[in-house]
Amino acid sequence: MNNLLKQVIDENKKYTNYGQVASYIPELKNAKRSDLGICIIDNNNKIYTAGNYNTKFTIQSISKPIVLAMALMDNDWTSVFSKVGMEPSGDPFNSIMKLETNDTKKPSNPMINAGAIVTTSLIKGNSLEEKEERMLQFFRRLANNDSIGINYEVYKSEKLTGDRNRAMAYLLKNDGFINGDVEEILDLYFKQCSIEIDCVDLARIGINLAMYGVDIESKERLISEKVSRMIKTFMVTCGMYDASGEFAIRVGIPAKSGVGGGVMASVPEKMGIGVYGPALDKKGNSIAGIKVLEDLSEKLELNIF
Ligand SMILES: NC(=O)CC[C@H](N)C(=O)O
Repeated sequence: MNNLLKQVIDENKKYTNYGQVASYIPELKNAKRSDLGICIIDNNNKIYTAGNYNTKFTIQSISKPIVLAMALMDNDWTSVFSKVGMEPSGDPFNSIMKLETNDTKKPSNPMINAGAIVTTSLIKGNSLEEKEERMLQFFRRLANNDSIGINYEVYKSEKLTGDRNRAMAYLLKNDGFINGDVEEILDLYFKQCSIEIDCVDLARIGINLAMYGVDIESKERLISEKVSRMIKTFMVTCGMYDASGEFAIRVGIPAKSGVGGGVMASVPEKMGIGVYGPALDKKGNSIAGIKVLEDLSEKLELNIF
């Protein structure tokens, strides 16, 4: 398997020349566009790696399904879905448009920024610090890595430049979808996006979702079966934003991307996959990362459909 992964990385390295490293969050520009790495953790807890699998990067939107899981564990589902929908938007991840044009004005789903800001606002805790700590702990347990923390340079960079998210959040408050201090909610959102991980962490989260929320090593239940199914379904329908349909057809695996260049994929009952390649297409998805997943899906027959 390690040889196969090396081969897939080598064959797809050429695609790191295409697209752009994200720059709208200035700090993300520092990523090395030629990096390409992968980690797979299978259902026997065997770990396979190739390329730049231990390069650290920020999780960005891959945090969204995980924070959704927390929001669903912290609140009753009816109240969560009264504030955020279950439908793909077909719009870019940072689109604000449907917050005006949707009948209900409700964000379409929790995988786009507007919906994710809602789920972040639903995390329980008596103070911002407590919410941040709970969130970090949840990520650490899911990835089985206590050293996971926040990249404060990226966090500051995003907080300083995140006015589109700020605009969205104020609109969401105006329309009753979030309550409380908007700047505090955004602070937590920017922090969750700035959590630093590598491909191994993503693969571990992916296998734990693939095993319906039971940790592959400790056998401890971290997420309920129902929530883990729901998370993977959102990943299929909305995980790659307005490229989710094409990804489902070409790759056929529940997956979530982030503008840091990561993609987390979860093949039910089989494996978790973490991929990193920071050069992105126009929709904000890793070009080489998607190619790697497409190849692997074919070679290992991972398509779930
Ligand atoms: N697609 C993404 O990864 C977007 C996350 C990023 N932190 C943002 O809010 O814009």
